[in-house]
Amino acid sequence: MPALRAEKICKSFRRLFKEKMILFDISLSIEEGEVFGILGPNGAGKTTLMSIFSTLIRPDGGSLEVLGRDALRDTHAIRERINISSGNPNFPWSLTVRENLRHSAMLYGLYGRSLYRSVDDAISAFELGPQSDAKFETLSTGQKQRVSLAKSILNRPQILFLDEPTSGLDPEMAMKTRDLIKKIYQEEEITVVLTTHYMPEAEELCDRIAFLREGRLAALGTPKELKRALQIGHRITIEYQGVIDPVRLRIIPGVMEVRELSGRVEMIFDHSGRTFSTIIKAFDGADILDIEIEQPDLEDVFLELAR
Ligand SMILES: Nc1ncnc2c1ncn2[C@@H]1O[C@H](COP(=O)(O)OP(=O)(O)OP(=O)(O)O)[C@@H](O)[C@H]1O
Repeated sequence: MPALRAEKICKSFRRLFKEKMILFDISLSIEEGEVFGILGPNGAGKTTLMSIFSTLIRPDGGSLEVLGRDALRDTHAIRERINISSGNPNFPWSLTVRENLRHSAMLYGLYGRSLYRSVDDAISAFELGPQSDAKFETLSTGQKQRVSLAKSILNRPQILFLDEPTSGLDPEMAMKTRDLIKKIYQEEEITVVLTTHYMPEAEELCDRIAFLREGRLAALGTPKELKRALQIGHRITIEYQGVIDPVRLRIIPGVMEVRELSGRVEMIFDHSGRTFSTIIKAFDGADILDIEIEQPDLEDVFLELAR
């Protein structure tokens, strides 16, 4: 059974007297234990889709099953078993971190010892000990983000929805947060659905990625599959001394682009075949001084899909 199954999800918002379609027929499944990324340019509909998946807003059309239940009918039962951390955390500002977390834990039906234990665990997991008695309003943006993440694990959810989980965090805390997300899903075997604008984060965390563009599902697959499907090649830079014939490089099957600079050639090529050795052979009349190969990354996929 998939953790989440969406079939032809549509959503529009009314602004003044105009109806604007935001999501068009989104169909996808998210498997149990998977870390699933929703990526796309600003305004593509990521947060709206995440809000629908986490039952915060209702779609206009389509069907949605979360943890085997109908998300439009069994909302309450689903909400007990999921949690969400918003990229824009908003908690009662005059309560302390601990009071806020206790309050949230109570809303999830925790009480007594298990409530205190869950709150303590969440505080230590996100290193909020020094701030635990500080009022929410006095926290930095990154600390507020960590309160939101701490809140999201209080009920030991089966699906964790994370909207921009590391935005506003400094690089060290962002890295710690990613490690913690990994630890949580590895130890608890939960499903994580996240949005991010930071491609190395998506590459590091996500098993599969859905790429949204203008409300439509533009691509879906593992980072590797997306790179292959888009034929985003490796970049190779070869420094050499001597004479080469650039035409020999251009006609090699799998070579997509050749740029000649003095004593240096830059090429984009498909790494799947025997292209690499054929490229090297084309330099047989020269001395190769240096070779640098860069693999394509998700940033390249993003730029290609967002075009
Ligand atoms: N409650 C709302 N009422 C009207 N329009 C809305 C509402 N919520 C979102 N929108 C519009 O829906 C579109 C998609 O917004 P959404 O926040 O889902 O995009 P996003 O991909 O998450 O963007 P970003 O990367 O900037 O966070 C935008 O044009 C936004 O203005």
